[in-house]
Amino acid sequence: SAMSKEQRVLQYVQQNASRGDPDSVLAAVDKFGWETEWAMNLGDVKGAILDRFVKETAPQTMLELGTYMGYSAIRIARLLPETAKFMTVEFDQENAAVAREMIEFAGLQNRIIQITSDTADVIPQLKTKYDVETLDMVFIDHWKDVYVRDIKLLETNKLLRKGTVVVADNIIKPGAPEYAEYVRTCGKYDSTFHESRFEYSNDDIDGLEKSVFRG
Ligand SMILES: Nc1ncnc2c1ncn2CCCCCNC(=O)c1cc(-c2ccc(F)cc2)cc(O)c1O
Ligand SMILES: [Mg+2]
Repeated sequence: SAMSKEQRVLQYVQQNASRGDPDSVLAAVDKFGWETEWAMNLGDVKGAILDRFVKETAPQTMLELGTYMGYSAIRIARLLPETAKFMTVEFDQENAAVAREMIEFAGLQNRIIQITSDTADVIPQLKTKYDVETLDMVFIDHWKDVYVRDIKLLETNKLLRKGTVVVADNIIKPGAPEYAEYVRTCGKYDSTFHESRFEYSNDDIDGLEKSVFRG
């Protein structure tokens, strides 16, 4: 059967990037996104902002909600030390399979724990099944209408501690208004909005929300 868009991106990476070189994988995905087919990766422009947050935070324990094809997982993992524990969660089986191959091509399979499941099922298991005490950093990039559900799950499961950094994509496009409202007004976070550009677009505005848990 015909290849999915995500499989076409993976094939382009396998034919144009260097195995074991994460930066060449990111560059190939971005070139494909700019020049051939748009895809909902974080992309290079917002990616540079996330890079800065990851470098500043230097997390030993990191969680990503929404792997998609693995672009931001590779982006994050390439900046983490071997000792870091980084889990990424995706419930779409086809995309998770593409992500697994993309992550292996980048040579980062030993630095990323890839979980194919619904975040609602995984978050309550992180302490018991994944031996997590608390999270140093979280990147939220799955369905926009479940961002609030999941940050509340992180709170009630005692996975956040004073200073945990929570970054969320797509605050403007497609938008996560309930999430932005929650983190900015609930009193539990110091939250800042970082305006940027929508992935693979010169015109559309988007941005990341960075919310530091007050503990
Ligand atoms: N509860 C769960 N647990 C695990 N995985 C889960 C889940 N729930 C879902 N998923 C699987 C993630 C699905 C990808 C989520 N991302 C998005 O939906 C997304 C969409 C756009 C977009 C914007 C304008 C448009 F016109 C069209 C698309 C841009 C982005 O940057 C995006 O991140
Ligand atoms: Mg996104």
